[in-house]
Amino acid sequence: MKTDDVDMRVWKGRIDQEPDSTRWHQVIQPLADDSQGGVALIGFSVDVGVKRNQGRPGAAAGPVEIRSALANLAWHREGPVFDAGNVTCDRDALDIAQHALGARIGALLDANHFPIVLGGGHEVAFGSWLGLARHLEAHASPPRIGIINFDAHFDLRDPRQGVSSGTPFSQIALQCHERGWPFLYACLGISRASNTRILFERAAQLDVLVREDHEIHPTNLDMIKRDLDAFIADCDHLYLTIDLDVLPAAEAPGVSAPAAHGVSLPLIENLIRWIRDRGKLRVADIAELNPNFDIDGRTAKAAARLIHHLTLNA
Ligand SMILES: N=CN[C@@H](CCC(=O)O)C(=O)O
Ligand SMILES: [Mn+2]
Ligand SMILES: [Mn+2]
Repeated sequence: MKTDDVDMRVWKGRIDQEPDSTRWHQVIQPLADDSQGGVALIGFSVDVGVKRNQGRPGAAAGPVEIRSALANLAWHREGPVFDAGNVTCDRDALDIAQHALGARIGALLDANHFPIVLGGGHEVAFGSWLGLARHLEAHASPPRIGIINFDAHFDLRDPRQGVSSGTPFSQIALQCHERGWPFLYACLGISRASNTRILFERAAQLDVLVREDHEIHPTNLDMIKRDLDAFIADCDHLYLTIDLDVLPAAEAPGVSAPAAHGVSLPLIENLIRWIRDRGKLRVADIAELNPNFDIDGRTAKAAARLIHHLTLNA
């Protein structure tokens, strides 16, 4: 593992000669040790987990494409935003990269930042959670961390078969078990056709809040929010993770496993804004952008737009 120096060259875009016409690339700054608390973007340029999970490699190039798509978006928020660089992976040393990400996120949280991780394969999730755990473990009582995952997949595969992009949430469940912490997991957008029976059984054993792709539509968003409200009430802190393959393939072709059904961007956006406004969100990540399969930057644009919504008011 190594942490690259921050490369600000990607932050470029249109410059309008009018007042109030600022874009992200004109506001973002490289993170410094003395930066005041703000949104901190950190890349996880890793797809070792996707390769191990028999997926299509390419997500290691995700962070630069998300930054590039975000650069030209209009700036509508108050407060600073920082680029905290990238975590990369030396050859196959995924565990080291995940722990390095955890250390970086823990330090960002300690310094009062809101870290948003740009993946990378969904193996990013174990690193994101480790970071929040590291930040909270000093507290006397076991922290109640709620994980909300928008994903077509549970990613609850058995890690004893090998750690990959398909195992982060079972790794977290094991960590919680070892620490005596509750494992509180909501997985929204699940495709029944893309998850085997054992994964549904494991989710049931772990008492996961599951909503399938076809269950999330405009007429029942209020019901989903009521379910989430009960879930969130039981948590002190939230970790939000968005696997872009939750979106329909037409909206997000640039992923390892495109979704035939999926949940549309307006619905995901609506729920993300609502989750953001609950006031418990500590860390977020966006996983699985694979630029090799993107079409006209569609998936990168969707990722950037989700970050844009996530950070309004943050
Ligand atoms: N993070 C990805 N997880 C999925 C991938 C499915 C696929 O490649 O078809 C999983 O393991 O189920
Ligand atoms: Mn997925
Ligand atoms: Mn996933």
